[in-house]
Amino acid sequence: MSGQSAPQGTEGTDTGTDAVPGPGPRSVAAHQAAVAELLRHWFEAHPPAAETVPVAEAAGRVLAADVHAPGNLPPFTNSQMDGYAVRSADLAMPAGESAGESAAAGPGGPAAGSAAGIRLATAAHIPAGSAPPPLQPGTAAPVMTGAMLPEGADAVVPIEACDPDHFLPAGTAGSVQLPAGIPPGRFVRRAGSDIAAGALALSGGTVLGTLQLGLLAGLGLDRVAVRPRTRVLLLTTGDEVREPGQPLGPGQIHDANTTLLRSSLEAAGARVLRSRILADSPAEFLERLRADIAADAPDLVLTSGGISKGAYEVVRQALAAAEVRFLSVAMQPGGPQGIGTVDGVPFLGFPGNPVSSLVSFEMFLRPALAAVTGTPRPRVQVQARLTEPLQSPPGKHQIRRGRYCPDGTVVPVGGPGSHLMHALASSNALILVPVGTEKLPEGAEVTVLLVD
Ligand SMILES: Nc1nc2c(c(=O)[nH]1)N[C@H]1C(S)=C(S)[C@@H](COP(=O)(O)OP(=O)(O)OC[C@H]3O[C@@H](n4cnc5c(N)ncnc54)[C@H](O)[C@@H]3O)O[C@H]1N2
Ligand code: MOO
Repeated sequence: MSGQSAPQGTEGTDTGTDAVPGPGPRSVAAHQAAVAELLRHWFEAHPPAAETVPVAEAAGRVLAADVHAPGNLPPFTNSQMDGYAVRSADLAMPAGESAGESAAAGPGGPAAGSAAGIRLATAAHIPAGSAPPPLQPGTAAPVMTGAMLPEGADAVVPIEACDPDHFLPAGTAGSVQLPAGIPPGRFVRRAGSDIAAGALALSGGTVLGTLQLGLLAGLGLDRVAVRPRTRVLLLTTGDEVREPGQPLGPGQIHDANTTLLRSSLEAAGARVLRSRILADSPAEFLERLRADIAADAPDLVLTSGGISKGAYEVVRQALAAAEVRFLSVAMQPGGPQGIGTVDGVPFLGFPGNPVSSLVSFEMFLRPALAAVTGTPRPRVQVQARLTEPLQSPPGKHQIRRGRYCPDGTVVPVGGPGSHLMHALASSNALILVPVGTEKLPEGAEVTVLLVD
């Protein structure tokens, strides 16, 4: 092979040569470290460059750098209510007057009133989107929610608190009775009070979800610099595997792994450049793989199937001479694993059983992507109480599927079989039963990985 060999760890590797007994399966932790190291090694040699994408297409992407507010938010001081923009000094409680007394003021005349209210002349309407003239002392301007406050106004009185409690038609001269004692700032949204121009809006490394994208758009940004996605060539193998939508012949099955792994990769911030189903011909597999690597320049080749002990293990046979090691990890499902490089590009071979593939992704690839590529989507781990007893095979880190409930319990779903896709689809958690634990009673506390 032309490429560099990547670190693969040393503990418990099975070389794949069945005649030479290996030192036993590799631990889950050792394989996790080896997968992370494989990717770290690659990205150190191939540092990814940030890319700029439209904010409208940036959902799920990771910010490449801090974003500072290019301007104030709100951009101008505006009203929080439909009501009257006022100078609060005009509505100060009149000295020496008591509640219940009232006084009238003609339009444009001096403000007058009592604790019950003060009458001010009305100015022109201020609709949202307009630039109002300064507010004259002793007047109140009908202002709409979101409209700019006129210079001189420092408070808003909601229309419900006024008499009359509705706006006069635009252009009508008149007056309005307003409550006295309105403090400055009431129902006013100051320019920059959400975020001031130049302040840190979002930190580099933030995953852009709905809430963050809303802020970027509100700040007027239409493009944003994001970290690149890990580029993956995704292959599945087997003469029996057919595209969904195609009829099945005898002994054939539909390809579930491509969808499971593509969706997992994309949810973890990676991008599938190309996916293929390849037949059980090692020569054809190798030729296709090398052509795809040359054409696509992926960061990672991920395969499923063809790595165990059968007579038609296409991936294992095709890559026998490559810098790839096929080994056994003390995990069930997901025991058989392939790891190494092909033409210098990181390679991972997952087992063909769909649950094994998915569990391999969650246990090995997702944490490595999170740790190495700056796409922080690690799963949340919580403790939960089993609703029924569980058994686990000796010497294996068993991973069962389960339904985690808000009361802190987890219900095992289906059995341990790695072909059980229906049970997988009804679960939202992986139950981790570490090596050394072979029996767990009902109520036992277990660690679960929330996967939904
Ligand atoms: N003698 C032994 N046999 C097996 C061992 C073993 O240690 N000794 N390990 C078993 C375990 S555990 C697993 S897991 C599988 C892994 O086998 P492979 O990775 O070689 O996968 P395949 O044999 O190609 O397929 C296994 C299974 O998965 C189905 N499959 C494959 N691709 C897809 C796909 N894209 N979508 C849906 N299903 C797929 C395939 O038809 C097989 O049923 O080996 C055990 N055997
Ligand atoms: O290890 Mo296999 O993945 O049990 O089904």
